Amino acid sequence: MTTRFRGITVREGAVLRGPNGWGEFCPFDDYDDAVAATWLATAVEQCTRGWPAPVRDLIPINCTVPVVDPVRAHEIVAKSGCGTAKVKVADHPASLGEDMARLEAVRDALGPDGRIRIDANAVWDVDTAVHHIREMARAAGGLEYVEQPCRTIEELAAVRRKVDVRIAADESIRRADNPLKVAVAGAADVAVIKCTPLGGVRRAMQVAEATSLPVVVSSALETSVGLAAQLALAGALPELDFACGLGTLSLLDGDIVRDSFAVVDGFLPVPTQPPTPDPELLDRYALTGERLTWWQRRLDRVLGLQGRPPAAP
Ligand SMILES: O=C(O)CCC(=O)C1=CC=C[C@@H](O)[C@@H]1C(=O)O
Ligand SMILES: [Mg+2]
Repeated sequence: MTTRFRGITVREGAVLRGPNGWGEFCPFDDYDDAVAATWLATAVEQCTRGWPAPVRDLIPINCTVPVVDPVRAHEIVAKSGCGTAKVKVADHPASLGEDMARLEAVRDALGPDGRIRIDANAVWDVDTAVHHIREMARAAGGLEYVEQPCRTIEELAAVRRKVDVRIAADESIRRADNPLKVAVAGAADVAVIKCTPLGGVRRAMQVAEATSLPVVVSSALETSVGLAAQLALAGALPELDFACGLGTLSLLDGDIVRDSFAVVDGFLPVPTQPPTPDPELLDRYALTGERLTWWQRRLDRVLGLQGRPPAAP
């Protein structure tokens, strides 16, 4: 990683080759094997079947601003070319002042017409959320939405009744058994959908439809190989009203394909085929020793859960 994000500084994963090309299996270390099984399904869909046909060629992208100082935040937004910025906030309990300074810098870089959304990753209680959202909306000069301010659907619904900023559900969807519950509870205005943890493009499209909410497709910090599936999802959804959180290759200090997806004027293209990793880059980033064994064992356990034989070494 170029910057610590989601508490990690190194991103690991495996790529699998099938009759339709390559797929990426990259569950975070803290996810158990049962959760990792849906991540594998995404990779298997990509490398065996491919994706549904797209209805658009270009996807509007938000730039992603990690927990960085205001000067760096300004730089990230200014050089991104994006009209929408997603800003990470609430990194620690006393972060309000830092978050507001970051948001002021982002507004300055974006100009008055840009859209700013924030992501609190489920850390606030209802009262803190209401207070912090109001303060941050002031510092940002308006917020497009707040992603997952609290953990539970009930808390999201309570916050939503008290603030006049839209609420987006992320963790509530990607970790929920029943994504429909989010809409039913009146807990959110926007659904953040990530096909990588949800089991593939087709399954993510079903989840998107079930929520009956406008959708933002967002990344799980994949390389270009895994990001291709997310772009295919954004390309295939019948409606796409918001910029998507797929500009995250800039958070990685390398890629495993030569022609990385590059954000141009705030847009990424929709691929029709999975990209092919470059052998030299695969070599450069290859895991060895303990980490290689860890991934081989994890892949074999998850394959076992699905009744499949172990992967070839
Ligand atoms: O949406 C974006 O702009 C970037 C993606 C992003 O924020 C995330 C990617 C991967 C893990 C998550 O913690 C995080 C998120 O919460 O949305
Ligand atoms: Mg999120």
